[in-house]
Parts: sequence; structure tokens; C-alpha cells
Amino acid sequence: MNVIQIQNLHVNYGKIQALDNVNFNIKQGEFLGIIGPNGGGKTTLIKTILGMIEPSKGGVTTHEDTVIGYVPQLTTFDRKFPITVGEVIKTGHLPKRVMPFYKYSKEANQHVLAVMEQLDIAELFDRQIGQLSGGQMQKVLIARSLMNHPNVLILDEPTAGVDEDSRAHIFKMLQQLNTSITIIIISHNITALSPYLDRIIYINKQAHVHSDNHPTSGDVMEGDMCPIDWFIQGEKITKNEAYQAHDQKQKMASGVRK
Ligand SMILES: Nc1ncnc2c1ncn2[C@@H]1O[C@H](COP(=O)(O)OP(=O)(O)OP(=O)(O)O)[C@@H](O)[C@H]1O
Repeated sequence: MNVIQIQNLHVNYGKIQALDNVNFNIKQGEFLGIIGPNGGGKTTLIKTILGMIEPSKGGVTTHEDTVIGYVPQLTTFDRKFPITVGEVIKTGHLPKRVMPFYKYSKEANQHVLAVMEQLDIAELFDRQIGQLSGGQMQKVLIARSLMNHPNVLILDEPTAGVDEDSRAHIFKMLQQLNTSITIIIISHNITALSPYLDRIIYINKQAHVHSDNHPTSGDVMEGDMCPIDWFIQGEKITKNEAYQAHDQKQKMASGVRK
């Protein structure tokens, strides 16, 4: 079953073309990695899936049972803001219309505790949010995103600014969640992440699917090893070299096709 289908997707910001004819489906239970250069359109793709951006052409269809949880990129926040971890996670339960002095249900409170136990962060419940490390903060944001019982979890760079040990913890935590939830993760840490992934999708305006038997339309790497696969498989090539070689190859192939 496809939880999300992306068809003929084009997104423009005024004259800037961010996505150009992106086509792929996301299957239930997948652990999908999204990679690509800065400004390649990864966040735009995620925001379009979340319905925050209107496509210029084509679109995204979600299965009627799809419930998406979202962990945004961690930007700077006011570390002095007086709120505890438990309270932050609970806000994931807020209804669409919040009344003054909104009181959380008993079930909501129990769910917060259960998810914190599941993610092994229960001891942080009363901790002020400003006292957390980068890795702890990411786990709290993941816990918060689980409050609406999603069957698809989308994470935008959940290991940015996180040390290597915490990064490994977060990937393992996601692997565990993946036993019941489809995971879509944008990450620049492809090497560390690739052992966990079923598929990798490279986005630079267009999409190219890796480690999969169902290439996207417009795929040009058939019968030839892709530079991104060289990189993922540990060849001596940097990530940016792999991206550039990939784009060059694709450009040449589309020239040949025309
Ligand atoms: N609100 C916006 N208005 C205008 N242009 C935008 C806007 N958001 C993104 N863009 C442009 O769209 C393109 C894709 O940006 P996007 O943020 O989706 O890329 P990204 O792959 O997520 O980049 P990064 O890895 O740096 O986060 C870029 O050229 C960017 O400058």
C-alpha cells in the first residue's frame, strides 16, 4: 500500500523553480532517506507533502488512513522560556481550536508518559527545555510528533548539531519506531544513515531513486552505477563530488534523450 503518492509535482516560488516533475510513491512501512545539495528542494518537498505549499502543477495524494507526524528542523529557540519537557510534548495533543485554560484529558497525559517511556526519556519529564542537549531535544521533538498517533513520521534533519553517539541513538530509535511507522527522513548524514534505510531519494529539483527496483520516471542511471551509489558504498568520493557527478551525468543523459 502506498501511504503517499507524488505525481508530476512542480513547485515554484515566483520565478524560482524548486521542484521539477517529481514522481515517486512511499510505501507503508518504508524507511526512506531524502538527500541532496543545499537548496535542492528537500524541505519544499516535505512542506508540499504536509500541505503547507501549493504545487504549481501535479500534486501529492495521501491514503485515507495516512496520519502524518512532523519533526521540523531544530532552529534556535529561547532557551530561557519557562516550559518543561512534559509540557512541550503535551502540546502535540492540542486540539485544532484551543480554548483558554485548555485541560488535557487523562488519556493525553497517559499517552505522553507512555511515549516518553518508549523513547527512554521519561526521566526528562520535569526538566526545563532550555537545559537539554541537542540529542535530548531532538528526542523530545520526536515524542511530541507521536502525540497524534501518526503512521507516517517525517523528520527534517533530526541529527543536525547532534554528537555522533546521540545521532546513533536517534537512528536506532527511528529504526524501532519503523516497526510500526513509515519513516521519511531528510539527512545530510547519508553514510551513517544508509544501513537503516530501505531507499534513498536524491532531490535536486528532480528526484532520483536509489537502492530500489522502481526508478522514477526520468531516471537516467539504468545499466550504469550512479555516483551517489559509489559514495554510499564507501568509494573515495566526497558527498558534494557525488552530487555534482550525478547531476552532470543526468544532464548529459537528458541531452542524449532529446
Ligand atoms: N519561501 C521561499 N521563497 C522563495 N524561495 C524559496 C523559499 N523557500 C525555498 N526557496 C528556494 O527554493 C529552493 C529549494 O529550497 P529548499 O529549502 O526546499 O531546499 P533544501 O534542499 O531543503 O535546502 P537545505 O538543505 O539548505 O535545507 C532554493 O533555491 C531556495 O532558495
